Amino acid sequence: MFPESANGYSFEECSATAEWLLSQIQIRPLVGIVCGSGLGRLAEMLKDQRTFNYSDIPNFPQSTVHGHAGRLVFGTLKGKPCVCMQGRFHLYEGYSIQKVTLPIRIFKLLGVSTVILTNAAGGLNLDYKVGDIMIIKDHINMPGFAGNNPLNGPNDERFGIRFPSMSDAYDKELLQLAQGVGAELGYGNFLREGVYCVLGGPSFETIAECRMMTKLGADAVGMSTVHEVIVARHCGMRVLALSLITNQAVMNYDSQEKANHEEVLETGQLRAEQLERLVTTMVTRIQDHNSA
Ligand SMILES: O=P(O)(O)O[C@H]1O[C@H](CO)[C@@H](O)[C@H]1O
Ligand SMILES: Nc1nc2[nH]cnc2c(=O)[nH]1
Repeated sequence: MFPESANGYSFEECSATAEWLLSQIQIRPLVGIVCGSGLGRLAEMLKDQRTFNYSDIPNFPQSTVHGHAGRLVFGTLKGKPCVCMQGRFHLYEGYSIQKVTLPIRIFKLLGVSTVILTNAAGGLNLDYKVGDIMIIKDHINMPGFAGNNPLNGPNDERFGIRFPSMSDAYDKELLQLAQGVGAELGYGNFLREGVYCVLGGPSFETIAECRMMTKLGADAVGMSTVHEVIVARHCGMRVLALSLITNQAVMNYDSQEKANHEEVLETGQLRAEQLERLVTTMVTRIQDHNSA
């Protein structure tokens, strides 16, 4: 039904990739960061970098989307050891959902306890403006409704339990920290908190679909992040997720606007610096936890 949906990666395969990486580096990352479309500059903030092209990492998929460089970057942010995915994987690239989320399990096996995910998203909430940063407080998993969940298949208890809760997917302490840091940085008038709805893509949504998602309670829409959140929570890592609102979803039949990837990348560049500052300040303030 879905690409390779029965074929998850075994614990041993994930461990082999993690051990290969650990044998190449001195650093032991505590924070894992995923850069969304056009937000890859975040990785450049890391000091004492050690970078791997995805093509050189055993078992790793390749980035195929413009704005996702395809590099895994290790380094420190104000002394805190981090690993950063400069480019993520999406269902529409043709990867199975298990392959899309493989790096999150690798993060766990590298020793990461907190994951910060970023994405570019379309604004559904009519109060949102292009350039707003939305702290994700909850999600609606549309592919999950259709049975495409990254935890499908046999469950390996070494990662986590068969039926993990998702009512606590987004860590409240991290969310409050992000609000506090945002206020300190003077982001009050463009920092939001809301619900992210994931769709499979790659086509952008119709007007009727946008209206439907608004009625369901979604504030922003995208094609990523949620699968990664589910896998991160399954294996006990804490999650903070941020959406950069790169475009307004088209909600009106009179509108001449059309969603497009170029606009997504351009807005990414405009707000990249603020997003970087928010994430880097957060990282320096995060208290280490071994599990959620
Ligand atoms: O979610 P990220 O990876 O930021 O990318 C977003 O931007 C792309 C569309 O422009 C889609 O891939 C959507 O999910
Ligand atoms: N599905 C979807 N993904 C996006 N990523 C950035 N903008 C959008 C959007 O409008 N819709």
